[in-house]
Amino acid sequence: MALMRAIGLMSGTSMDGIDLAEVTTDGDGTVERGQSFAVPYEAAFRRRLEAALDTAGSIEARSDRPGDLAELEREITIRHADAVEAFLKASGIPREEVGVVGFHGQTVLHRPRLGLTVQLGCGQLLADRLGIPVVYDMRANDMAQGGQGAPLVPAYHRALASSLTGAHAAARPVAFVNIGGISNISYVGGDGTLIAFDCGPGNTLIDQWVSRHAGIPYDSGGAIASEGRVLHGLAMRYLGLPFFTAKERMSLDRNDFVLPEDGAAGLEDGARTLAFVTAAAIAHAQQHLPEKPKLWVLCGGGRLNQAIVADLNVATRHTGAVVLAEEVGLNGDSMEAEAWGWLAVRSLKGLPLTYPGTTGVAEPVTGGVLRTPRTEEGGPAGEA
Ligand SMILES: Nc1ncnc2c1ncn2[C@@H]1O[C@H](COP(=O)(O)OP(=O)(O)OP(=O)(O)O)[C@@H](O)[C@H]1O
Ligand SMILES: CC(=O)N[C@H]1[C@@H]2OC[C@@H](O2)[C@@H](O)[C@@H]1O[C@H](C)C(=O)O
Repeated sequence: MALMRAIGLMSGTSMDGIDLAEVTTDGDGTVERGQSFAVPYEAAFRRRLEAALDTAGSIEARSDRPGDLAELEREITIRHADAVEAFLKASGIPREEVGVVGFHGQTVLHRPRLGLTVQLGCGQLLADRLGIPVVYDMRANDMAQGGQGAPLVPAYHRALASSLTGAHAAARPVAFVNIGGISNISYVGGDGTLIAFDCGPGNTLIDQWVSRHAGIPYDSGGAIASEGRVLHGLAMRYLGLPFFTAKERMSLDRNDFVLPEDGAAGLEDGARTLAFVTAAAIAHAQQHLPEKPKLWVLCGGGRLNQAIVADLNVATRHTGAVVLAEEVGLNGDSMEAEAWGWLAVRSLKGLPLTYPGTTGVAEPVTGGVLRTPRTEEGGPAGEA
């Protein structure tokens, strides 16, 4: 297939905003990364999304929209449409050159044991408003086929592995670690073996901790953590959880890890300890890999928390090098959004999005739902 220009949209578990990225690709080994953009959510909207996690707890069927979730889904979609409009304007990318938009939506519930995953976002409304085809709901088919429904970015990580630059670029195995709200790891072996799974809390506990105790959304640079010390008893309360001791890997929901109670630590020690837990959870992932990675490529906002990076350096110092995505020629902020554009093109081609080594499906599985803009006959554009 000829190359297609796609825009990927990611609003992840950190709930900090919408990441957008342009990628021109065949949905396979050819990936030309383009411009990227971000639209942050204001604090009040972030709080609405956090409240939606509680409301979503009562969902039993994936089409259920209890409480205000239907209204919120519409608002999330419109915000994504506005974000794409702003990106098109800022980047100069002509709308008619965009073949597809890959739309993640906002995860409000993820219960792999029940085969239930819910991302708020209406593909048809987005397609109608943009006048561009949209591929969305990319996790559903994987789950219907017995997979964990996450992570989905690993296949993109493998596609990127051969494009790494810099001193360590040829090192294999290489692990890509996305430190978002939740952390996930993709292991690419020298022979292309792909193994991936969620490895623990990323920034979600740190964000909630500093929000609760200092009224700020995140620990910028890990500055608060740098003033604290690791409370090993508290850390072990997390690292001893069944998620870490179980043989089987499960994909995670943001609510799977609960914030320490108020008296458990002071602000700084709490931030330091939770950063340690994040790094230890990533290092622990090695126990589920055939070989220790020689190179660790960090992506996602948590790569900017120096306490996490320092702890991961200590944990891997005898076996591998830890670098930020930028040090090997990649963009650690836009990688997931790029992946959603790449996956959308893959979906159009009918190629697998997930594999036995990534979500535990028995066979490689395709996914995604295509919605094309409705014409005059099909219904008025802009209406849900
Ligand atoms: N300068 C910084 N210093 C420390 N942490 C940061 C910084 N910038 C962002 N972060 C952290 O990164 C988070 C956002 O990361 P990212 O956008 O990769 O997550 P996400 O995509 O929402 O989550 P997920 O990958 O789990 O879906 C913020 O909530 C914050 O905790
Ligand atoms: C259900 C869901 O939204 N999972 C997210 C979450 O955030 C990180 C981790 O948990 C990963 O499994 C996944 O996102 C990335 C983008 C993925 O699917 O690869």
